[in-house]
Amino acid sequence: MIQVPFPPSRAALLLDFDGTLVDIAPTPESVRVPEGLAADLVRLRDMLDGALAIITGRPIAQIDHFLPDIPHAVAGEHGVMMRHAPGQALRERELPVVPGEWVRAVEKAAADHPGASVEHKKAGMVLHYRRAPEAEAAFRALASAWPAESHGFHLQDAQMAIELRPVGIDKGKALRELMAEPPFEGRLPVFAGDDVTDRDGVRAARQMGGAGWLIPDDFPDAATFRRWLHDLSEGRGWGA
Ligand SMILES: O=P(O)(O)OC[C@H]1O[C@H](O[C@H]2O[C@H](CO)[C@@H](O)[C@H](O)[C@H]2O)[C@H](O)[C@@H](O)[C@@H]1O
Repeated sequence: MIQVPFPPSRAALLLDFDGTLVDIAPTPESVRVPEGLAADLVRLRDMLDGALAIITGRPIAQIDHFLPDIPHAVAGEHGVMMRHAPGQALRERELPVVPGEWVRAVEKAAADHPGASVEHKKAGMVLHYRRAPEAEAAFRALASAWPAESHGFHLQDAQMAIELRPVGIDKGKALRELMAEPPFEGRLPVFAGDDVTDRDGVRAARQMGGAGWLIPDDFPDAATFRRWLHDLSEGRGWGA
Protein backbone atom coordinates (compact mmCIF):
# COMPACT_ATOMS: atom_id res chain seq x y z
CA MET A 1 0.00 0.00 0.00
CA ILE A 2 1.33 3.45 -0.91
CA GLN A 3 2.07 5.49 2.21
CA VAL A 4 2.09 9.24 2.55
CA PRO A 5 5.59 9.66 4.01
CA PHE A 6 4.47 12.11 6.71
CA PRO A 7 1.53 12.51 9.11
CA PRO A 8 -1.71 14.43 8.43
CA SER A 9 -0.51 17.28 10.68
CA ARG A 10 2.16 18.08 8.04
CA ALA A 11 0.19 17.28 4.87
CA ALA A 12 -1.96 19.12 2.36
CA LEU A 13 -4.02 17.16 -0.16
CA LEU A 14 -4.48 18.58 -3.67
CA LEU A 15 -6.50 16.41 -6.01
CA ASP A 16 -7.47 16.20 -9.63
CA PHE A 17 -11.16 15.59 -10.38
CA ASP A 18 -11.90 13.71 -13.67
CA GLY A 19 -10.36 10.26 -13.85
CA THR A 20 -9.24 10.51 -10.21
CA LEU A 21 -12.13 11.40 -7.89
CA VAL A 22 -14.74 10.45 -10.49
CA ASP A 23 -14.57 7.89 -13.28
CA ILE A 24 -14.38 9.12 -16.87
CA ALA A 25 -17.87 9.32 -18.39
CA PRO A 26 -19.17 9.78 -21.96
CA THR A 27 -19.66 13.53 -21.47
CA PRO A 28 -18.39 16.11 -18.94
CA GLU A 29 -21.93 16.51 -17.53
CA SER A 30 -22.57 12.80 -17.03
CA VAL A 31 -19.87 12.03 -14.43
CA ARG A 32 -21.18 10.59 -11.18
CA VAL A 33 -19.76 11.33 -7.75
CA PRO A 34 -19.28 7.88 -6.18
CA GLU A 35 -21.17 7.10 -3.01
CA GLY A 36 -19.10 7.82 0.08
CA LEU A 37 -16.62 10.13 -1.66
CA ALA A 38 -18.05 13.35 -0.21
CA ALA A 39 -17.92 11.93 3.33
CA ASP A 40 -14.31 10.76 2.82
CA LEU A 41 -13.25 14.18 1.53
CA VAL A 42 -14.92 16.01 4.41
CA ARG A 43 -13.19 13.72 6.92
CA LEU A 44 -9.85 14.33 5.19
CA ARG A 45 -10.39 18.09 5.08
CA ASP A 46 -11.07 18.12 8.82
CA MET A 47 -8.10 15.85 9.53
CA LEU A 48 -5.85 18.25 7.55
CA ASP A 49 -7.17 21.38 9.27
CA GLY A 50 -8.75 22.47 6.02
CA ALA A 51 -5.80 21.79 3.71
CA LEU A 52 -7.79 20.08 0.94
CA ALA A 53 -7.95 21.50 -2.59
CA ILE A 54 -9.16 20.44 -6.01
CA ILE A 55 -6.96 21.32 -9.00
CA THR A 56 -8.93 20.69 -12.15
CA GLY A 57 -9.23 21.51 -15.82
CA ARG A 58 -12.90 22.25 -15.24
CA PRO A 59 -14.37 25.64 -14.35
CA ILE A 60 -14.71 26.14 -10.56
CA ALA A 61 -18.53 26.31 -10.83
CA GLN A 62 -18.57 22.66 -11.90
CA ILE A 63 -16.60 21.57 -8.83
CA ASP A 64 -19.08 23.57 -6.71
CA HIS A 65 -21.83 21.60 -8.42
CA PHE A 66 -20.31 18.14 -7.97
CA LEU A 67 -18.59 18.66 -4.58
CA PRO A 68 -20.56 21.49 -2.93
CA ASP A 69 -18.86 23.08 0.12
CA ILE A 70 -16.19 20.38 0.31
CA PRO A 71 -12.71 21.59 -0.75
CA HIS A 72 -11.24 24.59 1.04
CA ALA A 73 -9.70 25.86 -2.20
CA VAL A 74 -10.22 25.19 -5.90
CA ALA A 75 -7.99 25.92 -8.89
CA GLY A 76 -10.16 25.79 -12.02
CA GLU A 77 -9.25 25.57 -15.70
CA HIS A 78 -5.74 24.34 -14.71
CA GLY A 79 -5.21 27.52 -12.63
CA VAL A 80 -6.77 30.17 -14.89
CA MET A 81 -9.08 30.92 -11.97
CA MET A 82 -8.33 30.32 -8.32
CA ARG A 83 -10.46 30.42 -5.19
CA HIS A 84 -8.22 30.24 -2.16
CA ALA A 85 -10.92 29.89 0.48
CA PRO A 86 -14.67 29.22 0.68
CA GLY A 87 -16.75 32.22 -0.34
CA GLN A 88 -13.69 34.19 -1.49
CA ALA A 89 -13.83 36.09 -4.78
CA LEU A 90 -12.20 34.29 -7.68
CA ARG A 91 -8.71 35.40 -8.63
CA GLU A 92 -8.35 35.62 -12.36
CA ARG A 93 -5.48 36.68 -14.56
CA GLU A 94 -5.15 38.60 -17.76
CA LEU A 95 -6.38 36.11 -20.29
CA PRO A 96 -6.00 35.58 -24.02
CA VAL A 97 -9.14 35.41 -26.13
CA VAL A 98 -9.84 32.63 -28.62
CA PRO A 99 -10.24 34.17 -32.10
CA GLY A 100 -13.87 34.08 -33.28
CA GLU A 101 -13.03 32.30 -36.51
CA TRP A 102 -11.48 29.39 -34.60
CA VAL A 103 -14.63 29.11 -32.49
CA ARG A 104 -16.87 29.14 -35.56
CA ALA A 105 -14.75 26.53 -37.35
CA VAL A 106 -14.75 24.03 -34.46
CA GLU A 107 -18.47 24.55 -33.81
CA LYS A 108 -19.10 23.67 -37.45
CA ALA A 109 -16.86 20.60 -37.23
CA ALA A 110 -18.73 19.48 -34.09
CA ALA A 111 -22.08 19.98 -35.82
CA ASP A 112 -20.84 17.84 -38.74
CA HIS A 113 -20.02 14.97 -36.33
CA PRO A 114 -22.99 14.23 -34.05
CA GLY A 115 -21.76 13.42 -30.55
CA ALA A 116 -18.69 15.67 -30.82
CA SER A 117 -18.83 18.86 -28.78
CA VAL A 118 -16.96 22.04 -27.96
CA GLU A 119 -16.61 23.06 -24.31
CA HIS A 120 -15.96 26.78 -23.94
CA LYS A 121 -13.91 27.95 -20.98
CA LYS A 122 -13.02 31.35 -19.58
CA ALA A 123 -9.79 31.23 -21.57
CA GLY A 124 -9.76 28.44 -24.10
CA MET A 125 -11.85 25.52 -25.21
CA VAL A 126 -11.92 21.73 -25.29
CA LEU A 127 -12.76 19.84 -28.46
CA HIS A 128 -14.41 16.61 -27.26
CA TYR A 129 -14.56 13.56 -29.55
CA ARG A 130 -15.21 10.71 -27.05
CA ARG A 131 -18.69 10.11 -28.49
CA ALA A 132 -17.62 10.72 -32.11
CA PRO A 133 -14.05 9.41 -32.58
CA GLU A 134 -14.22 10.25 -36.30
CA ALA A 135 -14.31 13.94 -35.33
CA GLU A 136 -10.75 13.74 -34.02
CA ALA A 137 -9.20 14.10 -37.47
CA ALA A 138 -11.35 17.12 -38.30
CA PHE A 139 -10.57 18.81 -34.96
CA ARG A 140 -6.86 18.05 -35.33
CA ALA A 141 -6.71 19.39 -38.87
CA LEU A 142 -8.24 22.67 -37.71
CA ALA A 143 -6.21 23.00 -34.53
CA SER A 144 -2.89 22.17 -36.14
CA ALA A 145 -3.35 25.06 -38.59
CA TRP A 146 -3.78 27.62 -35.79
CA PRO A 147 -0.81 29.77 -34.73
CA ALA A 148 -1.88 28.99 -31.16
CA GLU A 149 1.23 30.25 -29.36
CA SER A 150 1.12 33.64 -31.03
CA HIS A 151 -2.41 34.08 -29.62
CA GLY A 152 -1.24 33.11 -26.12
CA PHE A 153 -2.49 29.52 -26.24
CA HIS A 154 -1.02 26.09 -26.02
CA LEU A 155 -2.57 23.00 -27.68
CA GLN A 156 -2.72 20.00 -25.40
CA ASP A 157 -3.95 16.46 -25.93
CA ALA A 158 -6.46 15.43 -23.27
CA GLN A 159 -8.63 12.34 -22.70
CA MET A 160 -10.43 11.90 -26.07
CA ALA A 161 -10.21 15.65 -26.46
CA ILE A 162 -7.91 18.44 -27.61
CA GLU A 163 -7.60 21.42 -25.30
CA LEU A 164 -6.58 24.97 -26.11
CA ARG A 165 -5.34 26.53 -22.88
CA PRO A 166 -3.40 29.68 -22.01
CA VAL A 167 0.38 29.60 -22.17
CA GLY A 168 2.01 29.83 -18.74
CA ILE A 169 -0.86 28.22 -16.85
CA ASP A 170 -0.46 24.72 -15.48
CA LYS A 171 -1.39 22.59 -12.49
CA GLY A 172 2.14 22.81 -11.05
CA LYS A 173 1.90 26.60 -10.85
CA ALA A 174 -1.60 26.35 -9.41
CA LEU A 175 -0.34 23.96 -6.74
CA ARG A 176 2.54 26.27 -5.77
CA GLU A 177 0.15 29.23 -5.57
CA LEU A 178 -2.30 27.38 -3.32
CA MET A 179 0.54 26.13 -1.11
CA ALA A 180 1.69 29.72 -0.46
CA GLU A 181 -1.43 30.55 1.56
CA PRO A 182 -3.15 29.24 4.69
CA PRO A 183 -4.22 26.58 5.50
CA PHE A 184 -1.79 24.98 3.02
CA GLU A 185 1.26 27.13 3.84
CA GLY A 186 3.94 25.30 5.85
CA ARG A 187 2.58 21.88 4.91
CA LEU A 188 3.85 19.33 2.38
CA PRO A 189 1.76 18.86 -0.77
CA VAL A 190 0.31 15.49 -1.74
CA PHE A 191 -1.03 15.59 -5.30
CA ALA A 192 -2.69 12.88 -7.40
CA GLY A 193 -4.09 12.89 -10.92
CA ASP A 194 -4.44 10.82 -14.05
CA ASP A 195 -3.85 12.97 -17.10
CA VAL A 196 -1.00 14.64 -19.03
CA THR A 197 -1.82 17.95 -17.36
CA ASP A 198 -1.49 16.32 -13.92
CA ARG A 199 2.18 15.59 -14.51
CA ASP A 200 2.94 19.26 -13.72
CA GLY A 201 1.15 18.88 -10.38
CA VAL A 202 3.02 15.68 -9.55
CA ARG A 203 6.36 17.31 -10.41
CA ALA A 204 5.68 20.44 -8.35
CA ALA A 205 4.52 18.43 -5.31
CA ARG A 206 7.67 16.29 -5.42
CA GLN A 207 9.94 19.33 -5.91
CA MET A 208 8.40 20.90 -2.82
CA GLY A 209 9.33 17.85 -0.74
CA GLY A 210 5.86 16.36 -0.83
CA ALA A 211 4.46 13.43 -2.78
CA GLY A 212 2.89 13.10 -6.22
CA TRP A 213 1.21 10.09 -7.77
CA LEU A 214 -0.32 9.26 -11.12
CA ILE A 215 -3.07 6.92 -12.22
CA PRO A 216 -2.34 4.39 -13.78
CA ASP A 217 1.42 4.47 -12.98
CA ASP A 218 1.05 4.39 -9.21
CA PHE A 219 -2.60 3.36 -8.74
CA PRO A 220 -4.08 1.07 -11.43
CA ASP A 221 -7.33 3.02 -11.70
CA ALA A 222 -9.47 5.69 -10.10
CA ALA A 223 -11.50 3.21 -8.04
CA THR A 224 -8.31 1.87 -6.42
CA PHE A 225 -7.18 5.42 -5.75
CA ARG A 226 -10.50 6.23 -4.08
CA ARG A 227 -10.26 3.15 -1.86
CA TRP A 228 -6.81 4.38 -0.78
CA LEU A 229 -8.28 7.82 -0.12
CA HIS A 230 -10.96 6.20 2.02
CA ASP A 231 -8.24 4.44 4.04
CA LEU A 232 -6.43 7.76 4.49
CA SER A 233 -9.66 9.33 5.73
CA GLU A 234 -9.81 6.60 8.38
CA GLY A 235 -6.24 7.24 9.46
CA ARG A 236 -4.51 4.40 7.58
CA GLY A 237 -1.58 4.98 5.17
CA TRP A 238 0.04 7.97 6.88
CA GLY A 239 3.69 8.06 7.93
CA ALA A 240 4.99 9.27 11.26
O1 LIG B 1 -8.28 18.17 -14.57
P1 LIG B 1 -9.48 17.27 -14.53
O2 LIG B 1 -10.34 17.47 -13.32
O3 LIG B 1 -9.09 15.83 -14.72
O4 LIG B 1 -10.36 17.68 -15.80
C1 LIG B 1 -9.88 17.39 -17.12
C2 LIG B 1 -10.98 17.60 -18.14
O5 LIG B 1 -12.09 16.80 -17.71
C3 LIG B 1 -13.28 16.86 -18.49
O6 LIG B 1 -13.10 16.14 -19.71
C4 LIG B 1 -12.71 14.78 -19.51
O7 LIG B 1 -13.68 14.10 -18.67
C5 LIG B 1 -15.01 13.93 -19.26
C6 LIG B 1 -15.89 13.28 -18.19
O8 LIG B 1 -15.38 12.04 -17.79
C7 LIG B 1 -14.90 13.10 -20.54
O9 LIG B 1 -16.20 12.94 -21.12
C8 LIG B 1 -13.93 13.77 -21.53
O10 LIG B 1 -13.72 12.90 -22.64
C9 LIG B 1 -12.57 14.04 -20.85
O11 LIG B 1 -11.72 14.77 -21.73
C10 LIG B 1 -13.71 18.29 -18.73
O12 LIG B 1 -14.75 18.33 -19.69
C11 LIG B 1 -12.56 19.20 -19.16
O13 LIG B 1 -13.00 20.56 -19.14
C12 LIG B 1 -11.41 19.07 -18.19
O14 LIG B 1 -10.31 19.88 -18.64
